[in-house]
Amino acid sequence: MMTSRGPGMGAGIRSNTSSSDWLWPLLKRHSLMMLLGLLLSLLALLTGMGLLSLSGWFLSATALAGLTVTTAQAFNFFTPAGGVRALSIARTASRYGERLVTHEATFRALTTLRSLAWQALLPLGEARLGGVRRGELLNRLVADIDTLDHLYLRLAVPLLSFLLGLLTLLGMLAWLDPALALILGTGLLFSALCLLLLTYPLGRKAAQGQVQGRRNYRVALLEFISAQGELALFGATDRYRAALDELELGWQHCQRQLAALAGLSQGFTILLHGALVLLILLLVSNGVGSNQPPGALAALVLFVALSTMELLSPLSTAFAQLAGTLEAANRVDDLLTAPPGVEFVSQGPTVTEGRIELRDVDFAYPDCAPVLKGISLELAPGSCTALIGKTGSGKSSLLALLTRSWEPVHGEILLDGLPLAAYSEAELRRAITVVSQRVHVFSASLRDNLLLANEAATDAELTAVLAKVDLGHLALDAWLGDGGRPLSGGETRRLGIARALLRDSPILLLDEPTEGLDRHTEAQMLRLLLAHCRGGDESASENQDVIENQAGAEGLAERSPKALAKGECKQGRTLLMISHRLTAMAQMDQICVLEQGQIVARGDHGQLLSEFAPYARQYRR
Ligand SMILES: Nc1ncnc2c1ncn2[C@@H]1O[C@H](COP(=O)(O)OP(=O)(O)OP(=O)(O)O)[C@@H](O)[C@H]1O
Repeated sequence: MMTSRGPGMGAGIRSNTSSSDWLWPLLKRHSLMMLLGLLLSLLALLTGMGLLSLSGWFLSATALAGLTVTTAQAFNFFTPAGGVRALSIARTASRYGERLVTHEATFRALTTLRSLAWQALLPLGEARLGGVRRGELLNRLVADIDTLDHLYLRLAVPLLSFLLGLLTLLGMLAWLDPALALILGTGLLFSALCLLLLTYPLGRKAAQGQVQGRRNYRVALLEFISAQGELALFGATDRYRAALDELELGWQHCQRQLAALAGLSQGFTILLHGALVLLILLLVSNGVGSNQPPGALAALVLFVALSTMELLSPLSTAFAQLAGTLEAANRVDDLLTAPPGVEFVSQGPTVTEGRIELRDVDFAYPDCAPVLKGISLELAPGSCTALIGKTGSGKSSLLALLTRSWEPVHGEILLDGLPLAAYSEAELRRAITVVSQRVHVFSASLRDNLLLANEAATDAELTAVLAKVDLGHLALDAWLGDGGRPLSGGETRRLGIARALLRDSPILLLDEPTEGLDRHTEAQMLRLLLAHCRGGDESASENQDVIENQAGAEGLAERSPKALAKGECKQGRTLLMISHRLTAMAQMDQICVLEQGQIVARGDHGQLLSEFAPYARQYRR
């Protein structure tokens, strides 16, 4: 069965599969363009070397031909001159084409890689990414992926061009003088090996340091920018800025080391190559193949040897960057091959009733003590349940299990009689609406912020919902979030509630939906949400009175059944509400009290008032 990936157990991004999972498909997808780029690069190298060699030979041959009138008249100037012109045009064109195609191939590969990274990242969700800092993610998505342009552009192309160029060149030279070809080939391979042995170990620390330094700096910078207010209030800006400067200096130090190494390896390349050219000069003076004295052929071979610098030169940069590129590849690899903690089936049944059942559920975060122990709970379709308990007792964790953000360690959770795992992610998200503690306001218009919940909603529906949550004073076109109108804490909560009211799902999970609201607004919002679940008239004022009265007065248990018979819920949506406060408890079909991960009391409002003293005490406080 096909599966999609979701958030799961284990904090942070960790990989346990191989990079071939993404690297080969990526190469395959852009293989034609990459191959064309490689061929053009090879052509540019060969035509460049051909141009230098032919020009050298042409000048020498012309000089030699000019020694006597007969040879001067017999010498064919036109063909080599035409060859030089053709090669120079071909060189310019192929170099231009090579730059165009290799960069295009790189950008396309990076685009694919970035979308693969998003595909891998999005389903990981809060749970798996909980241990990863935001700047770190940004770094992986942007900087590390960008560093991978070295992989093809500055590593694969120069290396393959070197090998193929060398083979072609030696094949041609061997036709003139096999011994010379062998010596030149061995010399070039030896030089390349020396470069690798010099630059890779020397540059490894600096290259890795550069990649990590950039990561650390970006992470710290992002934190520094987003914590500006806090830093200013506590007078810690200078201290944090100094730490940031220190990180930057460390990063720059690695960059300087790499630049110095690049200079050193270039110098070393010139030295090795110069020695090789000298050796060839000595050898060709004794003749080239059967041509003794070699005449203009000596110049040809010498210029061939000189032109091989074009093959060697890009290798020094490639090897110096090798360690950094591999480091970035490893980090991208970790992201792309992070093992799925929760598997979602791609197709499954539809949630119709909204019946939820937890059977003996235990849960613990990775490497942490148990958070939930032996939870058994049944939420009948259309029923309203409140989960109350002290902070840290595990209420939000229980909601996270219902949305499959995490999996229970033991026990099972059934939805409409089937395990949660039977449902596709899309169906689960459709069936469950969550109003979480933190409501994210997007940098977008109020309309877009609402359409997130229901993209088919009309402006009239949006305006009506806004009026219900007391945000009617805001225009739908008002720009919210960064660079826009900031919402107060209470307004943000009400925006979250408005989103929930726009959704038509059989289950509603509320995590402290009214935290931070005043009593009157809290009562009003709960009335809306309860009426939404019940499918009744959300503006019924009698119910509002009841809930408002409950917020602080005694005697609610007697009044509430009159206003809102619990059985009414049964026709509507299943509601599970987490709360610290005991507002609207009389409207709940059941109330569960959670303490240190265990349900220590359950019943309706009346039962708990009379049978569970801590509840009664808290209620009357
Ligand atoms: N991602 C996590 N990794 C490790 N421990 C966690 C994680 N999330 C929560 N916890 C821990 O699990 C315990 C229960 O947390 P939870 O958020 O479920 O409690 P809560 O009852 O909802 O608290 P509150 O009312 O303050 O929101 C706490 O001790 C908390 O520190």
